[in-house]
Amino acid sequence: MTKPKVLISDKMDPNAARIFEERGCEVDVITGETPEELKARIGEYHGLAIRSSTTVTREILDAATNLKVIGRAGIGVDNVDIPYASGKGVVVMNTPFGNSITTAEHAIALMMALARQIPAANTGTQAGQWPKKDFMGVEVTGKTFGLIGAGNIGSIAASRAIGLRMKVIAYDPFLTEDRAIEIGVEKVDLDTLLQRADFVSLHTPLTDETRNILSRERLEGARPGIRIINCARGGLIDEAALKDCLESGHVAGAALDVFAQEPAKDNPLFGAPNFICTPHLGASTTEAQVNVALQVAEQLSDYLVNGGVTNALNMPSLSAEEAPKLKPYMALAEGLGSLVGQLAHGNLTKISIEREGAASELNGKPITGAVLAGLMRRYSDTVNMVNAPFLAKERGLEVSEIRQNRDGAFNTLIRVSVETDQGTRSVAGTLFGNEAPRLVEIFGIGIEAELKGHMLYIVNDDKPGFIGRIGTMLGNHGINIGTFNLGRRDAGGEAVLLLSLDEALDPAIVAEAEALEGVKMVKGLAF
Ligand SMILES: NC(=O)C1=CN([C@@H]2O[C@H](COP(=O)(O)OP(=O)(O)OC[C@H]3O[C@@H](n4cnc5c(N)ncnc54)[C@H](O)[C@@H]3O)[C@@H](O)[C@H]2O)C=CC1
Ligand SMILES: O=C(O)CCC(=O)C(=O)O
Repeated sequence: MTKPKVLISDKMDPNAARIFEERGCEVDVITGETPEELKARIGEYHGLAIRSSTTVTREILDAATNLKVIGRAGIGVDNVDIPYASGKGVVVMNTPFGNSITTAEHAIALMMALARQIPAANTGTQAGQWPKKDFMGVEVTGKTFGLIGAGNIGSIAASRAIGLRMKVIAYDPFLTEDRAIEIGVEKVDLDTLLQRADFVSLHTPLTDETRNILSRERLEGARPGIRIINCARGGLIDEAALKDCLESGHVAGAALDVFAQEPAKDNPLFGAPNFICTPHLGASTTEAQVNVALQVAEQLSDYLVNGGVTNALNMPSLSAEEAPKLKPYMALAEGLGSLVGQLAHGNLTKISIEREGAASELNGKPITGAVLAGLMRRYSDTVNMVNAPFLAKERGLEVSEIRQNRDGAFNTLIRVSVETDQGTRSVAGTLFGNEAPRLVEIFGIGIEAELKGHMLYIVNDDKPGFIGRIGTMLGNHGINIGTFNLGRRDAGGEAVLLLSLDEALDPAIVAEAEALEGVKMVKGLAF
């Protein structure tokens, strides 16, 4: 088997390349390329590991014809077009915890630097000015630290601020009262926070909701003398308004690690009074960079080599331990989804995925993803587990999962039922010996078949002589039958035949089969 190829396109701790190689991937480290250079190169890679310098645009994704996964060695993924990547079936992962302590520490460092004007004092001192009288700081003890965003980094920053004997208040619409108590913060609304805080520290992702969250109006309406720290993302603050507020003294100081445009070369804030900044150094410690490099390499190689999914932003998780166990189930699920997708007529409105016996104990999300991937292939050849749920949602398909741990005829079973405007259709399958996927029921008729390669599905009257007729007809065309699977509702009633063939059937042969006596329906299938 050829090894998956990974490109590391941003500066990253060398441990990343080592882990990729140890885990069976080929890796190239090529950093600092222009978007055009990356676009020309990306087609040969299955994995892409980035930090914040690489922007993964639609153009890059269109050129990435073999790409399966993008891994961000860090947290913020605003440099990746995730909806477009999802549509292309590319998994996007990040490393949500590896640099959170480091980034929270940077926010606290910037707060202290602001409180005591350390950067300016340092510059003046080293210039021989001994500027002692120019710098009068403020204590942080007893002051109020206002968090905007109390997730991983925000809550670590809160714990450090509490350690400095500060009162911590937080605005985060998703923060529960219980969690607020647990992390020792008081939950408030944004206006209250801006009225009460002495220091405000931002820790939200950049989204449509958070963009410009510190707008001109909010900055001008904030408590006079407030100090602002942003170690999250540029774009959260109106930079021009912040400059005006620093110049008027309404905002007493601001410390920014991140800018709307990076690298920031001639930002309007440069040179503003009481303004300090760092060049997106929030995550830049040895410890954090080793953490995120190791994690991203482990996650990407797990996915490319074993199918394990960790910290994906557009796909359910599947641990490397679970992946081998789930693999035959996912093959079964995809086969059942594909079968029902090829056979159901009309507009799909609902799908239900039922797991019985041992299957009911498993992580259901990947199984559902696999069923949908099989099913959605009726609409597009480029569907996989990543984009299938999005495609299903786009088409308004209602998806439900049912777990039954009752004892049935099989110790493990997956049943897929779809509803269309023409009725409900259901197929079911099991694993033989815990590993071999088998169809065991089609539209209420018991049958046993492997769903593989080219197949021919026939519904016919259960009358003597039919099997001979179909065998002879295929033989006359030189078509070899691999397996012959039979099922019937009751003797003399409706019967089904599922044949595996060595090649796809010409539509003319399908039409000939349709004309055979006793045939009700014929359909060529492909898995
Ligand atoms: N400067 C740097 O080098 C680094 C920056 N970051 C940035 O920090 C951000 C936060 O990271 P984490 O704490 O790990 O993320 P997280 O996902 O754990 O926390 C984000 C918090 O923001 C909250 N939030 C979402 N929408 C909000 C809104 N409209 N108003 C207020 N709060 C809202 C969420 O509920 C969540 O609690 C990342 O998205 C990334 O952009 C992360 C690492 C390093
Ligand atoms: O990789 C970096 O240096 C930046 C980290 C960051 O911004 C993030 O993890 O969101």
